[in-house]
Amino acid sequence: MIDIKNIKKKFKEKEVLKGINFDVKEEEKFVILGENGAGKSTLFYILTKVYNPDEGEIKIKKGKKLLGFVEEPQFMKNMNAYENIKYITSSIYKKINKESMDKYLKITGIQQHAKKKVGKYSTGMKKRLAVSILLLIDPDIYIFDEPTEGLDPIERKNFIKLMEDLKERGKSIIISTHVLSEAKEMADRVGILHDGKIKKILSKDEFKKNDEYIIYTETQKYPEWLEYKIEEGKTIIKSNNIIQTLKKLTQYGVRIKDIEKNTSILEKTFIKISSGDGKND
Ligand SMILES: Nc1ncnc2c1ncn2[C@@H]1O[C@H](COP(=O)(O)OP(=O)(O)OP(=O)(O)O)[C@@H](O)[C@H]1O
Repeated sequence: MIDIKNIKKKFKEKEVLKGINFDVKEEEKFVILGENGAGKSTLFYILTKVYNPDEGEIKIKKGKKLLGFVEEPQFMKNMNAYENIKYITSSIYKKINKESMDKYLKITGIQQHAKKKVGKYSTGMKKRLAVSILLLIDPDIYIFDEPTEGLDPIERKNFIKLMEDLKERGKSIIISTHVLSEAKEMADRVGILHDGKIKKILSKDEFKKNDEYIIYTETQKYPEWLEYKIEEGKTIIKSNNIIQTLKKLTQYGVRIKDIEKNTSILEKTFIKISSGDGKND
């Protein structure tokens, strides 16, 4: 659906993006994970055509549309949500009825505040209004810059569900975050952005299947079916369903004293890359 090739961007002498490469398919959620200042917003400003890149190109499948807001759109503080939607979409829609606006305001849970002036909205509410507008316009490629920032846990959960729904409708979704657990929860693939490059791309298969746990047991005698290794005296097991595995181990006679989640592959890779220890592409 979208192919990003060798994007470079400098601000004066500062090279912020040094050659970004990745593609996003239909029905795919691609998360850009990077620490603060890694260049996520710069990349998104380029994707949404606010900035031009110095080099590189963005190829979008013919006839497909990309849309997203980096930070929030410029809402009018003295207007309510309906008036803002009409104002922001005026170049696309000549007329827009209240029912269609309500439909999307409802999905993001902001409808009950729709008559309030947007100047009185919290960050989370403004984010949800921005998402309502995106849903209303319904592009093929959605861009979400740090979308869960300022959302409470329920709003966050709803947002993650919404991403899944968009994916099921065949959309391509590009999301940025600096929160590792969210990348893991939302992504089909994660691209780790560091030092102006996507240093590594990991797929869900790679980072979800490899859930590892450290188990503390009375003896280190285990059944043959258990996938395990012993590192520094600790037994590390792999499991996709830890409750089931623990139950089976107990039935086998292993006495488990404690259990702890091992650092995930995604976490290990992110820490390694962010600490400057990652390989260059
Ligand atoms: N318009 C600009 N002029 C000069 N430097 C800029 C400009 N925009 C961004 N930068 C610099 O580029 C670097 C990357 O910034 P960017 O906002 O893209 O990072 P980010 O990954 O989105 O960070 P955060 O998660 O903190 O928003 C920073 O060092 C920033 O100071």
